[in-house]
Amino acid sequence: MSEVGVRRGTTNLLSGVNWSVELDERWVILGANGAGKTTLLRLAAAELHPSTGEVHVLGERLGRVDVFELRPRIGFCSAALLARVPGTERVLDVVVSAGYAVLGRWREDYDSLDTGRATELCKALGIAHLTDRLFGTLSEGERKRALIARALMTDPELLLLDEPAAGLDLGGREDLVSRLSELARDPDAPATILVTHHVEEIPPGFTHLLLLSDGGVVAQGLLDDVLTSENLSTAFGQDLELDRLGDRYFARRATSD
Ligand SMILES: Nc1ncnc2c1ncn2[C@@H]1O[C@H](COP(=O)(O)OP(=O)(O)OP(=O)(O)O)[C@@H](O)[C@H]1O
Repeated sequence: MSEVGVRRGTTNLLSGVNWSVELDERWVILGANGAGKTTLLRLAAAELHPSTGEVHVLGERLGRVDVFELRPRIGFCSAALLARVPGTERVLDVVVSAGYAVLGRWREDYDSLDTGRATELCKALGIAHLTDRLFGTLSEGERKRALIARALMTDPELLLLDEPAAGLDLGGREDLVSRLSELARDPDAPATILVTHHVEEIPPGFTHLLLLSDGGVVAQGLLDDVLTSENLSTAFGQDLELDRLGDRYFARRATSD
């Protein structure tokens, strides 16, 4: 992204964003509510065009590429997609149908190669025992993992995850964090961008961080360099303290004593 801005009416959702992601990088985007995280991710998903500046995704410039050819190369997992999956569909069908870019049309005869790949992905995400269940009967955490398996089904070059741990309980969050950590450390995994609200949800193995505030970049670069109390305090507009325990992070409001 080069000098990217997104404007709606008189509001700047994003402005002056310069950012690039390499194929072997795993990025976390952090920022307060309304900072512009989802807007940034939708640009990367080729769902939105910038009002100003240039966005290149997988070597193609938005505005000059047929987005319908570009989107199958991108795995996108968001609450909006979750809401669109019919609860009456079998979990394996939800995953396997990604290869056909359909939702709610499961009557195709999937070939056994596709079914095999979907089964492998469900295994990797810890939902192999749920493949015959109806999507609507899964817990929130299981649904999230099924959607990540679906996003990986087409072997995308770019994986975008918008707040995958939102709404999960502690066990569900920890399980998801460790699955995403395994994915991050897999050299064959696609370039990955994860939006989250909480530093506790950063999976070990993620390499870079972009901090957003009010539609602008506060700081970006290697996770270890950028994730500091000072940068977090600037991004969230309050005095925050950051701790690191092993390869996990924790943040809280700074106390005076
Ligand atoms: N069509 C629109 N017109 C005006 N403002 C908009 C429009 N769409 C989004 N916004 C505003 O742009 C800002 C950024 O939205 P965005 O969803 O990208 O934030 P976010 O960082 O993902 O927030 P959250 O953490 O709450 O999900 C918000 O203040 C939102 O209200």
